Amino acid sequence: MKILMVSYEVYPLAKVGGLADVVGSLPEYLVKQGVEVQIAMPYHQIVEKNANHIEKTGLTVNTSELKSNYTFEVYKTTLNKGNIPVFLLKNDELIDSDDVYGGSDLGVQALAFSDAVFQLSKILKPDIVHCNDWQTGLIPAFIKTFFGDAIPKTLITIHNLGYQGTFDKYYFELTKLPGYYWERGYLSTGDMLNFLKAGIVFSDFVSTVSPTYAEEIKTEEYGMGLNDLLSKLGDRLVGIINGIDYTEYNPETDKRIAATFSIDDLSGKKSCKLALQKELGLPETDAPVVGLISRLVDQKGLDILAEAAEDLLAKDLQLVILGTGEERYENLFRSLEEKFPQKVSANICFDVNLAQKIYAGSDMFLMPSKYEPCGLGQMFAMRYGTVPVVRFTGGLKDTVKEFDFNTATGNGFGFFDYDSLELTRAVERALDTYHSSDWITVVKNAMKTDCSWENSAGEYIKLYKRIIQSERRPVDA
Ligand SMILES: Nc1ncnc2c1ncn2[C@@H]1O[C@H](COP(=O)(O)OP(=O)(O)O[C@H]2O[C@H](CO)[C@@H](O)[C@H](O)[C@H]2O)[C@@H](O)[C@H]1O
Repeated sequence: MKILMVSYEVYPLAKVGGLADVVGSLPEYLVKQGVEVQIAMPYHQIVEKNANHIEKTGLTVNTSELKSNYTFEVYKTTLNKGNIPVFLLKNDELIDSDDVYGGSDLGVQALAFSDAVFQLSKILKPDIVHCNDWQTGLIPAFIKTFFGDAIPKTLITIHNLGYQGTFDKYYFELTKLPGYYWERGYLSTGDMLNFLKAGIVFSDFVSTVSPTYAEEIKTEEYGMGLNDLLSKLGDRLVGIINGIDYTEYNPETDKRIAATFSIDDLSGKKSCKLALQKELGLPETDAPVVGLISRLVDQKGLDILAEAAEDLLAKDLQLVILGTGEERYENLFRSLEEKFPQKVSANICFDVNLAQKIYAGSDMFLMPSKYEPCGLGQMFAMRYGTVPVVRFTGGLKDTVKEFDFNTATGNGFGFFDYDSLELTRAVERALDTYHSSDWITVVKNAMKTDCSWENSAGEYIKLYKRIIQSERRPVDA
């Protein structure tokens, strides 16, 4: 079985958020279970800094399904683990920024990249083209419309329905796709071209990154306008929980943290905490350190955290933030640090090494998300014995269970209603437990939670087999 996986982000070559982690780690586990995987991504400028080696393949592909012709040179690198080939599609005129999503015309860039991947798929001949997120949404439309006979099947994975890639109708008119697609609403919402909708309508199967989110997105509350379309997919919509790379993220061997530790000997975790407090200029006390690492956007529940902040900071705890994003949230955390310098460390930057130190050195990890397709932060945290405090939504609901001191079960704390008071109460329950003899049990339960890719890679393989065996899905909006 041969899979061509397509993504705008692949860790460690280019990372903005969790999409990179998934596409950078899942392939290795698929390969281990016998699948042949190739990856295609744009040749972002940042890739040059992060790749060990890049070679020319001598191949070029031209966009033949757009009215303008763009040429992409195909370069190749490999993901270290699993020796997985990554095809880098290079066009400096279109991919003209250091920032993954900073191109001067992201709409044309994504259209042309999608067409180029379509051309590449004719050469590579995979069984399935596995698309990820809106930037790849036009690929299934190109494949179904223009490929002809031996066409690969298609799967699109939705990592976040909040980003659909909507552009003026003008962008549709740049393609050679038939005009009736527009009339029938196959790839538009209102009068806008919607890349993700195109991906959903034209793919043979659709998946998302947790079973709970797969259910939630069929509702008006979470469906972001696509709930009816998603509901109609029936069993062609599947939720598979993400995993994390247990080799790279291993507290027993991690060289990025102050001291290694294990479930049987947690003394190194204490050293990690002290080193973190020292590095960030926080008092090196026993007060629980609460970490938050996130893109600073509405999705992440930062408005209820803002409401709860003063109440929380009246308690004996330290808050360590790492993130970048919307200015109002960056400023919120900067001003909290100014007001509570002994309690808050606001790190408004992108720093994967500091992230690692926070996952290892914190006692608790906060994710009060408004919605969360899967969430990886809580998984990294648990792997490093840091207890998650979350809103039970999407993948957070699937991975974190409230600690019950009667049965000594549960790996974290959480709340259901999106409400600052509920958030405060969940943190209070975590703090009470922190000061009790039960804490060590919660920490160990968190560390025992299996968030590895082994199971989920198996789920993807089952899905790939189903896709190959199934009838091609008729286009239906
Ligand atoms: N300032 C910073 N410095 C260093 N590292 C930072 C950082 N800010 C964030 N990160 C890292 O970025 C990743 C974030 O991943 P998440 O899955 O938690 O959220 P994201 O919303 O990006 O992903 C979307 O896609 C993923 C993958 O499917 C889903 O899990 C998720 O629910 C969905 O919203 C983590 O590895 C985190 O450590």
